[in-house]
Amino acid sequence: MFYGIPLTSRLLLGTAQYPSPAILGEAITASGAEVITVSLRREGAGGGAFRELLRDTGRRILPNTAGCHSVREAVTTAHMARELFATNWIKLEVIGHADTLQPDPFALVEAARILCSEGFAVFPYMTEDLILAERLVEAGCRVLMPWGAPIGSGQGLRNPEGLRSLRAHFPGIALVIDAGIGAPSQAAAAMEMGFDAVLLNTAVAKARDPVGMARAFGQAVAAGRLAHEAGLMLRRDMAVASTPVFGMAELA
Ligand SMILES: CC(=O)[C@@H](O)[C@H](O)COP(=O)(O)O
Repeated sequence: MFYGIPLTSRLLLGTAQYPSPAILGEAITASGAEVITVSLRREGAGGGAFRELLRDTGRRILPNTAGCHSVREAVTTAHMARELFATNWIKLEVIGHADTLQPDPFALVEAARILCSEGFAVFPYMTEDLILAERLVEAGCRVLMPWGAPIGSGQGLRNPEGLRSLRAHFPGIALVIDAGIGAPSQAAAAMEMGFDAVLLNTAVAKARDPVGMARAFGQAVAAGRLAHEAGLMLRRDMAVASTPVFGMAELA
């Protein structure tokens, strides 16, 4: 549930870098994703035809401010997104570092404050820092999107302990792992840890078979969630025999 909207699928899919619009459409269908994200800059390049294609998928669109490096740029882009896609949802990215595409936490909080006060439902792309998370919640965010690893890196969950801690500290906030996921097993691991959803793009768009990979991610996210709900066993340092020994036949 994001900002009061219930969803069945816990996979959110990016729409950039696919080999063709047709493959993008098929991948969205195969993934089962109900929310797709689009960059306004990408949209600007693709124009109205791309926007039509996204609308035709019937999915809920989460516009994003990818490529923005300042509060002003991000806020202006969010305003454009609200008009173009007729939604108050915005995935807020304010990039602070060119090499790692790490978000700028200070600008992120400032932009989030402005957009929340204007009635946007803000999905901030952030690092897993606890204090940053607190500030974003104070600003009005009810969904947080901590990174798994730098965008496009495919490194998976680089700081699992930090992410676990974030999950434990914000039980009432929807937490979505966003970026850096390279394999379905990594998405499943995030879901097993209790995250509410996963957002990814590159691992599907750049797969040899994006449609097959989209299906694999959809199933992995669902399996990870099922496992979380079913309750994973505790890890132990020592072996514990899983076969009972009572009533065994005497062989001597
Ligand atoms: C599509 C989008 O919003 C990206 O900014 C997002 O963070 C995905 O990252 P990956 O491409 O690493 O999955």
